[in-house]
Amino acid sequence: MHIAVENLTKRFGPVCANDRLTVSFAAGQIHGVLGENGAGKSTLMKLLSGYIQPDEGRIVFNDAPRRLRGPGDALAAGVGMVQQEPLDIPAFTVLENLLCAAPPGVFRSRRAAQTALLELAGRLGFPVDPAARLDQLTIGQRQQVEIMRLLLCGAQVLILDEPTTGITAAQARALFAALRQIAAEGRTVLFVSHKLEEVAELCHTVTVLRNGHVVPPGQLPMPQPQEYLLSLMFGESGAAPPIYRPLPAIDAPPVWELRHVTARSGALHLVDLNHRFAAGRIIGLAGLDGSGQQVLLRLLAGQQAPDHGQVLVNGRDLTGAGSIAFRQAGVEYLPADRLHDGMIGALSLADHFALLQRNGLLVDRRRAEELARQAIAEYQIKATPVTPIASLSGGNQQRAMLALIPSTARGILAEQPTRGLDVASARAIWSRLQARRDDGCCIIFSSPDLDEIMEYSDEVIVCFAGRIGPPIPRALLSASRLAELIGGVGFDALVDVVR
Ligand SMILES: Nc1ncnc2c1ncn2[C@@H]1O[C@H](COP(=O)(O)OP(=O)(O)OP(=O)(O)O)[C@@H](O)[C@H]1O
Repeated sequence: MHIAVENLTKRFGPVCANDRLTVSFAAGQIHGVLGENGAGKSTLMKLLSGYIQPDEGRIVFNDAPRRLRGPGDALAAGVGMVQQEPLDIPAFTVLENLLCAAPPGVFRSRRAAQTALLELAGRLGFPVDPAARLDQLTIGQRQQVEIMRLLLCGAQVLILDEPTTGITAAQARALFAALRQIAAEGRTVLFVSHKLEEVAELCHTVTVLRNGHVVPPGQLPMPQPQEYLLSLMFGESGAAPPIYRPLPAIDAPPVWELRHVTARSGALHLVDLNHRFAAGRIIGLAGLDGSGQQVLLRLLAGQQAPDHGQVLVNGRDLTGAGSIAFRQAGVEYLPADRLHDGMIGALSLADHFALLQRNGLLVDRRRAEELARQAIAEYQIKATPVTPIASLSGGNQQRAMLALIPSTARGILAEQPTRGLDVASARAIWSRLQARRDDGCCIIFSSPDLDEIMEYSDEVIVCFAGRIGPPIPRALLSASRLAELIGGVGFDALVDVVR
């Protein structure tokens, strides 16, 4: 199906998220949609899939203008959007979810649905068990189920918004192979990303959005030079790499100290951890998902008490004292899931500053708004003090979360600090974190992205199967050696060296 928009405009208050967009997407191809955080990509996709309605302009499917009143309308017209958080029922099985979501008449019987599902899964290379409960599947497997559900419900156009966030590299490869197959069968795929490499690998065309406009107007065939696409996404200056700053020498006691700490999380068992985390350092935790880095961060945030041993913060024993005591001692935690665990989506930045006030029951609203205004200017957040956090783009939410960290913080624990952010936003976040480091903070972060670990860490700690390696100065580590270590190659020898 050919899909196009003409002069499509969507405003949110003063923000024009899509400004008279005109672009079309041909059938049988994978179309990349690139743009920095806040460029307007998700807005366009929500308009095309009926989740929101335009203020002006029109949407055209196969040369016929369509008014979409909701996602059901869009799917009936042949357009389905794969949500980052699939809209499924976790307690139901894969097959039950398919049957619940299918419009009446799509499947003659349960058996017909199962046969269609298995046949499609075979074609796309997705291993699926129709009887598995959704809540027992990984995010990547749920995404596969969601794609198949949309296709079986008749989607001729499949929209994916940042689909590789949160899935493994193997699942991303399987996804790409399936998308190629879907396009080869004549369907249209819209692939939204801010990762250039993904678009270069997968897409036949690319449309770049910047500040709600298509730049240059219309689509570009792929491949295109990377530097050219970066300049389209960010303007001429946005893609400049960060300036390297030498480490300050800080003579201070460790921010955290673990003494003979033992802790459990599910099948993972961390035994006899003895580590000191110095002030004025950025320490990257590298490891395959679930290798112990999350448990270590929780221990250091006071969110999990050790089974044995002691956790000291700035020399004080806070073992088992709980996360509020850790915060009072200057420890801040930035969770990967900003909206579930970090901030309250319905509240604004000013509301968050109001919540942080510690003057008893009285809230100084004017002061909170003033602080929010300062933070917006200093952290270049695209929002007003009263914009709900949930409506900010990912990069702006992350900047807001950083802005809320008090200047008195001594240790910052950041879980995947640039998850879902484009290059320019990621660099902005890192320059802020580096400034905190230069002020004497200890920053410990986890990331599945080895390039990020290599680029920003002063020291790297490798986690492997619940074992936490010694800190390795970044300068002594190569990318290939790090990749080996996270797979366990040479890990024992590394641990033995420091014994
Ligand atoms: N519901 C909303 N209310 C208010 N503003 C919104 C809303 N949705 C989007 N915006 C604003 O519209 C602009 C475009 O946002 P959009 O989410 O489309 O960008 P994006 O390119 O998808 O960004 P990201 O890569 O971070 O997802 C941003 O400034 C955003 O803050």
